[in-house]
Amino acid sequence: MTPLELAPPPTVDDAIAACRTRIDSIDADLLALIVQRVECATEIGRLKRRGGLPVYHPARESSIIANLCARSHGALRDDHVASIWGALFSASRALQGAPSAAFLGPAGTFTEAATRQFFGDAVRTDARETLEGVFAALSEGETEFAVVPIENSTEGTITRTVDLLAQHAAPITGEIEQAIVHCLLSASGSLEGVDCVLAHEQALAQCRGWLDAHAPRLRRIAVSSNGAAAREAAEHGHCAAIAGEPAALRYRLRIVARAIQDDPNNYTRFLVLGGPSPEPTGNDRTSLSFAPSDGTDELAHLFGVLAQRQIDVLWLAVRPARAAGLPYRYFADLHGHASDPHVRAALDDLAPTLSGLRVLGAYPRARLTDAVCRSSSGH
Ligand SMILES: C=C(O[C@@H]1C=C(C(=O)O)C=C[C@H]1O)C(=O)O
Repeated sequence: MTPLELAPPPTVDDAIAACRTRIDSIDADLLALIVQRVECATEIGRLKRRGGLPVYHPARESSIIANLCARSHGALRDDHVASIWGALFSASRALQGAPSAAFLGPAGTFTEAATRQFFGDAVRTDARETLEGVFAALSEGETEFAVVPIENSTEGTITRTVDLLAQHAAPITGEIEQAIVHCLLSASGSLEGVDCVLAHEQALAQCRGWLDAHAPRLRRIAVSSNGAAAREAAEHGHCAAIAGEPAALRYRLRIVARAIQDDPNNYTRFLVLGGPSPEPTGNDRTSLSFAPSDGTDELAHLFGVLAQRQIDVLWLAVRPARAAGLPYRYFADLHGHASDPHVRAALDDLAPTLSGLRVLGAYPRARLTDAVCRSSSGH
């Protein structure tokens, strides 16, 4: 082509293609900005939940739209600004509405099932490998809520959780009760070639009688969670695992035996930690901890006050206080909400005499899941 020959004018198709390339690049920039916006809104959602504030703030949305309409100087119609930002608000509200909850993972544990039961499937779950990790996630603000097991109907109190409750200032804001049906799982669906069974120590204890009777030759190995047991059994064919059906599905294991827990009415109570304090519902639980320096007198006074006000003790645990001069720290759940007048009055009576009294939370009592209600009324 000589210098005098002009390049042919771009075709309509070429011009559209060039504009589309530019739109693709602008969209990529917009997406990056929208992601940043959504991250800010998610942080606002966390703060709102901490402060007990509602997600939806219509006055703030109207003022954003009014500002943007004024800034667009007519380049965009007001109704278009409103509908574009309306879509952004709706996405950011939806993301703020889904709370995050840390639980003892990995996926497939009973704690995950309890978490989903309480928060619904939209919850953003955050699996941690240890109970310490779950508490740390909450105290470091990496999650809004945490769900931890507190007691099992066969094996009793989960003492590690109680000790962590004493160490962390995590407010208790809810409880969940769940039927626990343990299954023996293996990759092949049989125990051929299997020489050990992995499970959380609680599950090994809850299935002790069944294992003694039906699988005495299997070496019992405690691991951090039932989900971890199932995950490892999927990787090592010579290991079986005790876990629930969701873990079998999750790790593609087969069920060797179902409902192997020694007590058919086996259930676990879980605590929800974090978030604003719930209002009284008329059927609540208040959790306390205290460390009597004068054991007998202080305890006698506690039970005297509770008897006088007809307040039932729903749960009691005693742990080494791990503090000089204080042998034990006690944990007690009372029936009633800390702001119910009779519970308030009892706490006022107790505060001056019960050493180290702390209210760990006041929250609605759980209703047992259908599975437990069925089994406790029937088989
Ligand atoms: C992000 C917030 O929450 C909601 C979402 C808004 C947004 O996406 O800008 C604005 C108001 C609220 O309805 C907020 O309150 O600022």
